[in-house]
Amino acid sequence: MVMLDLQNVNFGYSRHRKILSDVSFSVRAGASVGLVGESGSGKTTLLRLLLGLERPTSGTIRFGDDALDPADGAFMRRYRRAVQPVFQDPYSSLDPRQKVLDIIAEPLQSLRIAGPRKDAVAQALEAVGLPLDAMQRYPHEFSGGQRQRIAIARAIVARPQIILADEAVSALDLSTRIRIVELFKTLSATLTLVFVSHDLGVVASLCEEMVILEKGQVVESGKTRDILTAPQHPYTQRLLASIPRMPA
Ligand SMILES: Nc1ncnc2c1ncn2[C@@H]1O[C@H](COP(=O)(O)OP(=O)(O)OP(=O)(O)O)[C@@H](O)[C@H]1O
Repeated sequence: MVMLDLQNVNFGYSRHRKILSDVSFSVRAGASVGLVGESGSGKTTLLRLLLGLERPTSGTIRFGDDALDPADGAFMRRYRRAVQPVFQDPYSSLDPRQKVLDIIAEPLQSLRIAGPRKDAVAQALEAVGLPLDAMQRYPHEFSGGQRQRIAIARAIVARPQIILADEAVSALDLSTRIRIVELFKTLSATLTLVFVSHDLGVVASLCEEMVILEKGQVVESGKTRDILTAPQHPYTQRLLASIPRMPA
């Protein structure tokens, strides 16, 4: 079953400059898909479109059978429940004045999901490998990696179908990055994951499929294994050559 489907999506922040050109790809339910490209290739912009924060200038984005329409309140409520983001910076993405309990429970509140919120937060904390007493503490008491676990707990607390992660491990040091990639890998067993990164190595170790973006255009997409063993496009070949050592 196709969960997200993009057909000939075009977008520019202004009429004079196109940022995304004819972007088409789909994400199957349960898949883990990496969106890879260098800085400025349009990855974050594409994710903003997928979150409904921007609208394509032309082309369509579908969620299941429905067109993603940011102006359709009923659809967006359903969509926000199904699709949750994780952002790059675990320092700025968590409100320093709120306890971890309130931070993680925020989607339950904004999506008006009934039920015991402490239980849901406890389950989310367990899923990301943090102790239950984290609930009563504040973000500044945690390391960067632990903060990213808190952000991931917030993303999964409402049991979404899809996680959209934007450079979610890029701000972390190498050993923490490896552990958070492992966490995403565990979560991707039960979720659909769209993982945006400039780091082909990280995406190769995490995602079964990839979409390679160059200057707002998809230059190659398909199974990670196929792309790594036989990259077709010169841009992909250059990206691959820039990885110091291929991941296992
Ligand atoms: N709000 C905005 N208004 C105008 N132009 C923007 C805006 N946001 C991004 N851009 C431009 O769109 C292009 C693509 O940016 P985007 O952030 O989507 O790329 P990216 O691949 O995510 O890069 P990075 O990894 O550096 O964030 C860039 O040229 C950028 O300057």
